[in-house]
Amino acid sequence: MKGSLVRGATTDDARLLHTVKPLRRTIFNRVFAAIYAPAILTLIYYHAKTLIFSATLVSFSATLALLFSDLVLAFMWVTTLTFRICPVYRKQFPENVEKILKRSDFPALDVFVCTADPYKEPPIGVVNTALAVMAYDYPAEKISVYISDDGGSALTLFAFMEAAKFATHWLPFCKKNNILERSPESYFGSNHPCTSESEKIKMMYESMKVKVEHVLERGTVGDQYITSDQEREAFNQWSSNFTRQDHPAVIQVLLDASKDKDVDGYLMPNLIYMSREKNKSSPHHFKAGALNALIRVSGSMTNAPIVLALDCDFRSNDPRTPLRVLCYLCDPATPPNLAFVQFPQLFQGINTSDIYNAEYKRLFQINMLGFDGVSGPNYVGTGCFFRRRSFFGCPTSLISPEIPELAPDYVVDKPIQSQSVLSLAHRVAGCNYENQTNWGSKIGLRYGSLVEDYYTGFRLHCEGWKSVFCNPERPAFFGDVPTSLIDALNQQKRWAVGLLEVAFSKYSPATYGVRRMGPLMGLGYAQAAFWPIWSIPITTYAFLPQLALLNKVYIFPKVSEPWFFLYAFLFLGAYGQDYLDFILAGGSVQRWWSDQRFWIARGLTSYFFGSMEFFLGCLGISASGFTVTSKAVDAEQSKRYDQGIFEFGVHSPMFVSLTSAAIINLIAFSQGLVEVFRGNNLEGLFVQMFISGFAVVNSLPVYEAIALRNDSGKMPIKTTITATLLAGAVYAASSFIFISVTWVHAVTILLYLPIYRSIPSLDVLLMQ
Ligand SMILES: O=c1ccn([C@@H]2O[C@H](COP(=O)(O)OP(=O)(O)O[C@H]3O[C@H](CO)[C@@H](O)[C@H](O)[C@H]3O)[C@@H](O)[C@H]2O)c(=O)[nH]1
Ligand SMILES: [Mn+2]
Repeated sequence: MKGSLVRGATTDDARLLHTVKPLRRTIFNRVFAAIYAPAILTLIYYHAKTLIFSATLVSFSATLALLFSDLVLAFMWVTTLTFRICPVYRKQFPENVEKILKRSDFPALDVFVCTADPYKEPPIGVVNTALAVMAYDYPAEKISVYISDDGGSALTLFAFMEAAKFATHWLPFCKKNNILERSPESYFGSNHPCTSESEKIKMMYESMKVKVEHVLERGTVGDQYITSDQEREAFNQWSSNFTRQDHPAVIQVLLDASKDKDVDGYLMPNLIYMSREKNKSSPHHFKAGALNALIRVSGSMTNAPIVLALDCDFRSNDPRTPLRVLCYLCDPATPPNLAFVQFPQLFQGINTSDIYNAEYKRLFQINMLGFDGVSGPNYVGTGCFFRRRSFFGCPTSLISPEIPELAPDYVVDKPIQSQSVLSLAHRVAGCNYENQTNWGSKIGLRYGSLVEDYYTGFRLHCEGWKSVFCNPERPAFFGDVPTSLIDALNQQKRWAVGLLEVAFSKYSPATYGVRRMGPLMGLGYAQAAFWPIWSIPITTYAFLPQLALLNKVYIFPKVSEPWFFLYAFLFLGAYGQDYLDFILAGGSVQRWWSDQRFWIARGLTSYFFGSMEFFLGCLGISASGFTVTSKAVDAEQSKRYDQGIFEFGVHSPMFVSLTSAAIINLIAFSQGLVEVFRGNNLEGLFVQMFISGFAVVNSLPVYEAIALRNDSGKMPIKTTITATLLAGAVYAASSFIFISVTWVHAVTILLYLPIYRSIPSLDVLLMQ
């Protein structure tokens, strides 16, 4: 957006809507990249040379593994350039919006809230998310909130019926008192003024919550809770053969903006519950399918030009957020190819050191600024305001949907509860509606990846759309994080599978992406797509140097060699810059430490198992689905989480690989210490000692979970035993390889000594 750049830089116009400026660290980043790049090339040269002059098979294989790992790291480093070359930050001036646009002219806004399972995503939480957006500081009758319930649960519908009643009190209360936290849970959980009015509302909220939770506990909506024939009729749709995978579409208008009023007599927003039709023989495409159904159902009912996509746990923290979006979408200087305005994913309830790296600062904050300096941030699934038009083909040529009523410029001129509107809504929520249409391929959210957000944003950028990153000082939204290790790893495994689905498709960012968007955007997207291959260098560095150390084989340069300094520079440079990025983005040292630790842990678990799952999927052996992350909290577990204690508790193959790595590193490090005390080859084993020592420090929570804990989150004994056996097997296999190769080598030496001596060897392998 060149126009705004000029305006932002040169005027302090009272009608200014937004500015954009480059980040100061850009110059440093560029200079550092210019120094770091040759160092990487030198390392590759070093490996190549070592490889060619390898005197032994062990040396050859070890060098090959290191070369391959370092090539992967080098590729990933290149992709980070996108985020470092021209990062920008933006500011908006929402207070100026009304100077250029009357409130009555504000565009309508359709909000989508997705939920999929009342037990993993407690309905009261979903209700809080919806209430906060219904209470936006925006003309109420222009807002329509659509709840998509992929769990097909009467319990969720019940919660929203209650929410609709409560909202008629809550909305006027928020507006009169100018409240900032408009989700009741956050408001009553914060330090709020206690007036008789607020106490009254609090009681209402609590009583609603008790009802909703009680119904959830019972698993059914009891008769005593049904207050009208209309409600009874709605619940009657849950007939005896209604299951979550097989049921007709349910669409229920709970509040109608054309006639429902709050207790002060002002109009309410629309509130619509929708559960799309499902049956076992038609694919439903998980969240992407849900969002496409939402685009169509909302299209048939209100068809607002702006669409906000939210996950059920993503609560608004600032009622003026839509005004910030209007700063872009209603600025006459904004080019028509702006598709979406993305807010960062920020979270509440993360523990001090963020043990599971749930904050994802790099993905959700740092990288976004880098993308924003090129074509804009990627879509991250929630907290994103779209222009509805962007779902229908590239900016210059509209792809018309199969029926004119769904076209982005169609004006709905009938009441949302009219027979014709409701029957169209049911039709477009049908599970076979998309057959032989462009939905999922050219229109709406794109199918084919479990990370539908990443994939759709990528495809939109490829089509020539742009986006903007909006990161106001007061966070616009807060989400929930997984609070158990297995949930965090499973979430990352799902992402890994989804990312590989894109990386190895014909739309791979590295090829198609680079061609369509140029190298910067293409490579930036490629970084995420190829995340799972991080498990190659991480696994290699977690096992190879240690196994070699245990077998008294030294595979890195000695401290006295100049090559050692290259290694030191590369390691310290990468870690140092990473640290700097993190701290400059407001991170703490503790969280940075967790961030790097969890990156390693993911490499050994989620990325590794995700890759396996993906490749088995390609062979048709397994199929991956969208396992929803639990947002429900277990009191004891959440107490441990708050104290920063890792939650194992259940047996999982992912814990086995993690624990095996921890064990091997501990043993290798101890063995190294013994060597050091004996005074053997200090210089030669330094790098390997350093790597295993570093891993040992990172693995402290694992040792603690194995040996020092007694709570239900400790390492299950089955996992410890399996991991120990695995570590033993790996060690035995490595010794066998190292020794047999040494034998072969020894024999070779004897036979070919004269020839052998004439080959110059740079390596220290087996030469002690
Ligand atoms: O079949 C499904 C599965 C999930 N969801 C919804 O999708 C959202 C995200 O699910 P969650 O389990 O919270 O996944 P996360 O990994 O935490 O979500 C991140 O990653 C997802 C892609 O994997 C994106 O869709 C999300 O927006 C992004 O926050 C939730 O609101 C779910 O209700 C559905 O509507 N239908
Ligand atoms: Mn989530």
